[in-house]
Amino acid sequence: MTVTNHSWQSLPAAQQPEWPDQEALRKTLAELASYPPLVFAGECDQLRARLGAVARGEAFLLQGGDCAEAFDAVSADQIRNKLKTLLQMAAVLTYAASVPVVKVGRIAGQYSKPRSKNTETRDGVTLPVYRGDSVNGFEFTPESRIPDPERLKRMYNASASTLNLVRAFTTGGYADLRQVHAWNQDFVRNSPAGQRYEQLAREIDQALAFMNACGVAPEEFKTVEFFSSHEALILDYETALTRTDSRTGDLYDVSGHMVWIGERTRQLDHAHIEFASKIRNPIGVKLGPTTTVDDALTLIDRLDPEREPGRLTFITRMGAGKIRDHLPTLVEKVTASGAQVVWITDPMHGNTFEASSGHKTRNFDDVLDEVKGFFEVHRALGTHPGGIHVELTGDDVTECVGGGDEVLVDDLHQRYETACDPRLNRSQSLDLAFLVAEMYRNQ
Ligand SMILES: O=C[C@H](O)[C@H](O)COP(=O)(O)O
Ligand SMILES: C=C(OP(=O)(O)O)C(=O)O
Repeated sequence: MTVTNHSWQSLPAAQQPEWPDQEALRKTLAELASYPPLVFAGECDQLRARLGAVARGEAFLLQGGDCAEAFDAVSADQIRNKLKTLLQMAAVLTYAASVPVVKVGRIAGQYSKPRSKNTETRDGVTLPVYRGDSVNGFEFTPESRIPDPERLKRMYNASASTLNLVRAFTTGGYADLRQVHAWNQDFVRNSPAGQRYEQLAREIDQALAFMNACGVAPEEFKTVEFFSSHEALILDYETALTRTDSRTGDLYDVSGHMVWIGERTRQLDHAHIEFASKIRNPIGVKLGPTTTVDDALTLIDRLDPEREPGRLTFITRMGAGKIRDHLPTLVEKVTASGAQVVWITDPMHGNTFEASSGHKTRNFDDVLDEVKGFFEVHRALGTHPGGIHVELTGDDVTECVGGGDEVLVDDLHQRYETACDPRLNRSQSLDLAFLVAEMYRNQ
């Protein structure tokens, strides 16, 4: 049953598309509101419970995936590679840091992008900026850049087919922990991260063989609990996908298990926070370097009035040069307030720069340094570094510089495929997982 979550509509909403055909939009939203949910409310509750364990310091959150999913990239290979990378990272973290890992993809709904500018200029031609496949086309033509509500239905369908395959992989045997070697087959020979992973996979194998010999073969190894998440940016879409849970009468945004509010739309008295305050999904909020203690405490009052561990995740994205200065006071005051939020670090969004080649990129060393800063701050305060949030792909792209299998500025043009921000490739993602596992162990 669809129920209104419309209170946000009287408030300013940043970053919303200017749909030229309002009647077409109305029809599309009515149609979307009649579609089946993409996730079940009970699964959102399950994720909230898992995040509750993270908030209490008993588990670690791995959240990652594309900056912007694209309709023409919804293929078995692309989805499998991304999932495989996340599963490998989770295996590294679980085994090397001995911590349960909650796995959440930026997947099956991450089609909408907030932008710094409304327009883009190339060779003297200025057009509306690309806002994600849910809104307009990436192609730099006037026609393609017109917002088209039909795209919201394509987003729903692309999310549904992605989630379907993810569910098949995670429950149908592919994600069985006994497949740790198979996830590496196409990768191990020529990559330092792959070789390091293979060594760890052998150790996991031995541990499993030992448990088997002892007569313990837990069912849990056969399937993987994996959740979806995306930025709740286009509020008309998220509202059309908001439903009343028949079990409890509560509202859930059933477009994904977890949704987050971005740095550009987290104004306290604006529409996105109002929307998020009405739904029961676990909610993330990005916190950039300008976040004040008052902002953080008011966000908690608005989004987590019951102080429920797992309801609210603060995703800090300060930048490597700023995290050590800005994060301590926030964590200290929030902790002192008695709230039990999940703290995770997004080491990507504060570390973007334009390379001499003209590509928007990030340096692996900066990414790593922000994660290090995050761990240092939490260690000093005795609080829990709850997880990482990264933009990554399972493909061997060349979008971020650095890493063990080093990508140089001169390599960026080779496979620069992102529709928006630069992602870690598979080798860089695995490098990061090993380094984070080390930091966690030393914590
Ligand atoms: O992914 C995040 C934002 O959408 C992105 O950083 C904005 O990029 P822009 O500054 O090119 O608009
Ligand atoms: C837009 C994003 O990040 P932020 O809101 O932190 O800029 C994002 O994660 O896609």
